[in-house]
Amino acid sequence: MQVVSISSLKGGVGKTSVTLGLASAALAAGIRTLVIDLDPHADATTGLGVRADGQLDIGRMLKHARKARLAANVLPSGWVENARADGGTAVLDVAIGSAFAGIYDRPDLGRRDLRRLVTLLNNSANSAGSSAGNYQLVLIDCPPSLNGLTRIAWTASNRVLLVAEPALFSVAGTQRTLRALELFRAEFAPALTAAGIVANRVRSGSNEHTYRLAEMKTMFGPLLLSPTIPEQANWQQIQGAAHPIHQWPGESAKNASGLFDQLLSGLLAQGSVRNRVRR
Ligand SMILES: Nc1ncnc2c1ncn2[C@@H]1O[C@H](COP(=O)(O)OP(=O)(O)OP(=O)(O)O)[C@@H](O)[C@H]1O
Repeated sequence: MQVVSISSLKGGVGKTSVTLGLASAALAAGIRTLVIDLDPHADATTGLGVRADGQLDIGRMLKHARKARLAANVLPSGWVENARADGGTAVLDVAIGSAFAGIYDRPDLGRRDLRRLVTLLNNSANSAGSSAGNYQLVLIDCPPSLNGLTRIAWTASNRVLLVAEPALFSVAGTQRTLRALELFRAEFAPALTAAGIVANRVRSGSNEHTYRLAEMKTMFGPLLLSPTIPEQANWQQIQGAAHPIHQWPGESAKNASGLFDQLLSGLLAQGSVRNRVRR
């Protein structure tokens, strides 16, 4: 099972959009996937068309990590209907976000608390007859800070995928996030690696974006992933319909789906040898 946190300490750069794009690519590829919405704003939950019906949200599952059963509380994404109707075998489940993640928002959690998601995933994998143990991929949409929830996500992950815009504050923030990741890894999660940096909202005709992308290449080297994701004029409108990007109409959506297919296969192909994080 690959567990990937999608992170940035800066908000609004496209973490949720990249999570949803990768989830859509995973669904199209028939990869059994769980999306964990750890951002209390719960945008991934909204974008996946999920509504709770008595299930525990992820904040409560973390609170009762030893006893909570992931399988009993994840919801099939509204997207799955379509995949099943197409005869696909893919499954996309969602552990829904929580508006009040309570104490897990704190930056100073102890080691035991940091392992709550590890416990939850392990219990689910070990419980007899549980389908939750069969996920091939877990994508965690993290909050835009280094709070307790992000640290819980990183502790449970093999890899952290960073999202950035080719803009001054975002590039500087990405450098800081990489440093934080390096420190976190040294102290808490020696096996954790950086999966790379996805540049999102790239405007091809913009001199500023061209300059910042070149700067990112110099700064981050191979950690800057290819392809980049372009700015899409109708992105918000289409996201509002809560459909996987692979089912969006139009040429630009088709192109974007192809980009997420490439990003996903690169992510899955990455060996664990990679990634001394560069400062
Ligand atoms: N490639 C893109 N083209 C156009 N709009 C985009 C693109 N990526 C993201 N957006 C839009 O930018 C806004 C922020 O994106 P998103 O919610 O994915 O960012 P985030 O990093 O998860 O935000 P937060 O920090 O609030 O969790 C959304 O309205 C989204 O629709």
